[in-house]
Amino acid sequence: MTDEQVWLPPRARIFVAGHSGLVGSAVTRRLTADGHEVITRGRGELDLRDAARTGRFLADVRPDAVVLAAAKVGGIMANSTFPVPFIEDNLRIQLSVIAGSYAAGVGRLLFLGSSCIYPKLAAQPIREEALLTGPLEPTNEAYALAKIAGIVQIQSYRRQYGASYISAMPTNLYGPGDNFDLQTSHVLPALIRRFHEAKHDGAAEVTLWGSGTPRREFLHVDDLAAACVLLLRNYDGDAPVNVGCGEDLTIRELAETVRAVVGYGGRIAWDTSRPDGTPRKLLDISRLTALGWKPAVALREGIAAVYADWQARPAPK
Ligand SMILES: NC(=O)C1=CN([C@@H]2O[C@H](COP(=O)(O)OP(=O)(O)OC[C@H]3O[C@@H](n4cnc5c(N)ncnc54)[C@H](OP(=O)(O)O)[C@@H]3O)[C@@H](O)[C@H]2O)C=CC1
Ligand SMILES: C[C@H]1O[C@H](OP(=O)(O)OP(=O)(O)OC[C@H]2O[C@@H](n3cnc4c(=O)[nH]c(N)nc43)[C@H](O)[C@@H]2O)[C@@H](O)[C@@H](O)C1=O
Repeated sequence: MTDEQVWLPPRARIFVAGHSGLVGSAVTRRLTADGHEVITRGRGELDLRDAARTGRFLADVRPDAVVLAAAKVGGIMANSTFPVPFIEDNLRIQLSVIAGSYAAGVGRLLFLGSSCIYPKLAAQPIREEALLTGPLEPTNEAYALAKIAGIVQIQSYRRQYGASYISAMPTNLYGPGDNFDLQTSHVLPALIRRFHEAKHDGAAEVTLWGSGTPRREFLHVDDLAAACVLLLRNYDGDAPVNVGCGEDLTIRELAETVRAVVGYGGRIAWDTSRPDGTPRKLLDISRLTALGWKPAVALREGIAAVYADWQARPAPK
């Protein structure tokens, strides 16, 4: 990279919206390790759905950059059973933070979307150009539409005002501090918890959701954080950038891996009355790898580290 391509100054003051979450905490760790000053506000102090208060906060603090990692997030059942906050909270947070950042003179902003923005039957691996080329997966349509609106909002600020605002589209993520609530979590922490509890209880069988045939790609959140910082420094394009590890596996294969890591010897059953969701969403990551990024955490080792981290948590399981 040449100096001209660096879009983030050293020791920048960066507001990480959603710093307590899976992604925000990893981005905070990475930015802090790189010598930046990370500015945070808890939800109790600043509800980012409140545009007026968010705008005042940003105008007062005037960070050099903003990472928008605050969102209403959840797994397949949460998305499909209570979609209202997935569309409304996310639209409101995006409006508050992106418009408030521009009004406050923030020069750099990274918005985090999700791989679920792409059509359900997009050609694999999914290139960024597939956006808005077909119908969405119904189980997370509300969330996906809010994320698509965020991408278009970012592109609009670029086109109308020349703002250096960018978007990244991560695949399914996992890492320390994830949500392990069985009703609202994503699949990977849910499987760790289900197998752990079955092993502890001596249960003969664990029942998982769906058919086990959907394919998913899993990226450790520390690898995502490295990609976010690279994009903040070196990317200033109109198009969103996919962030994945380049490989996927079936949910059944994931379950076998998690079962082995946890050391559970019982059977796995599948509850096909539960939704499978999108059949496959492997991302084409050539736009990101062209910038010099590659993932560092292997899935099995990453799962083992997350399992150890979860067991060490003080909160009751
Ligand atoms: N997890 C995943 O697998 C994936 C995540 N992403 C994207 O990454 C981003 C971060 O996700 P992730 O870290 O997993 O989500 P988490 O649920 O772990 O964290 C969400 C963060 O947003 C904050 N937040 C939510 N609502 C508000 C609000 N109204 N006001 C202030 N803060 C709020 C939460 O605060 P609090 O702690 O107080 O609730 C928390 O800090 C999201 O944009 C998501 O779409 C994309 C692809 C996959
Ligand atoms: C990140 C991404 O996350 C969501 O999409 P998803 O990938 O479908 O989500 P998921 O992790 O919840 O499930 C993945 C697969 O796993 C199966 N599965 C089996 N057993 C359990 C189980 O026990 N829990 C869960 N959650 N899933 C299970 C489940 O049936 C499905 O086939 C979206 O909300 C979307 O908005 C989004 O962005």
